[in-house]
Amino acid sequence: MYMRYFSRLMSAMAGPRPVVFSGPSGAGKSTLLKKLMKEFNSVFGFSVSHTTRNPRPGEENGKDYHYVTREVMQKGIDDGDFIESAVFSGNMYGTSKAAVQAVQAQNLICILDIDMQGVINIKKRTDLNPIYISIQPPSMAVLENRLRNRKTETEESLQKRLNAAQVEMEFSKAPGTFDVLVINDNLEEAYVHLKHALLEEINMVKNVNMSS
Ligand SMILES: Nc1ncnc2c1ncn2[C@@H]1O[C@H](COP(=O)(O)OP(=O)(O)OP(=O)(O)O)[C@@H](O)[C@H]1O
Ligand SMILES: Nc1nc2c(ncn2[C@@H]2O[C@H](COP(=O)(O)O)[C@@H](O)[C@H]2O)c(=O)[nH]1
Repeated sequence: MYMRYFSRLMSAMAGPRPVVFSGPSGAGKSTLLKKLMKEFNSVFGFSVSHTTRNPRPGEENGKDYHYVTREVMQKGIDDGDFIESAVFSGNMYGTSKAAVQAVQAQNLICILDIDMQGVINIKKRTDLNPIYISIQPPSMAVLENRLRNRKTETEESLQKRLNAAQVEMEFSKAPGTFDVLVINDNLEEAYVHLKHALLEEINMVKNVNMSS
């Protein structure tokens, strides 16, 4: 009893554990994390990544991504400003130290939306100690449909994303890679599964923030 209380107190003092969302492009990571952030807006904060890809209609600089040139991104990487970075489907993506710190400074659970290379690099090279969540589609056929219906890709970039998805889906099967695996078939069911998996962390942040 005392040990449990003590370990909870220690983790509350260290700040909440970040949460990594990964999984194939089109699996529904953004859809699910946006739902979570809407319901628990005083609990979660999004780590805004940098990317060299062009903004999609409706996306906002500084909110969805920091949209930068390859030169700016490469300089940031060379200067050690990023905790991880990767090339995905021909574009550069990366999580800056500042993006994570901005969320952690508010004592919120920091959400990272990153690809498989990011997961590997965070595990190898950081002491971030996040909860790793894999969002998976029910099948490749459903994934392809969702990506096509999203209408954000050219045929070429769609094929690149589908190829990467095969690898990401295999990667997620390796035992111990992810703490939670969510199959996003029915959106509401997937959301309930996700929320349930994070309930303890959510309540911990709520309690700490209420008492401060
Ligand atoms: N359970 C679901 N049922 C039907 N459509 C869904 C479901 N979840 C997400 N979608 C739709 O599928 C598309 C892809 O979802 P989303 O953009 O959230 O994927 P993602 O994993 O964030 O992709 P990316 O990695 O490319 O950013 C979107 O158009 C979204 O509205
Ligand atoms: N390793 C990283 N991957 C990232 C980061 N930000 C986003 N991503 C991943 O890229 C793909 C494509 O994203 P999209 O917005 O162009 O559809 C997707 O799998 C994201 O999870 C990052 O900072 N690092």
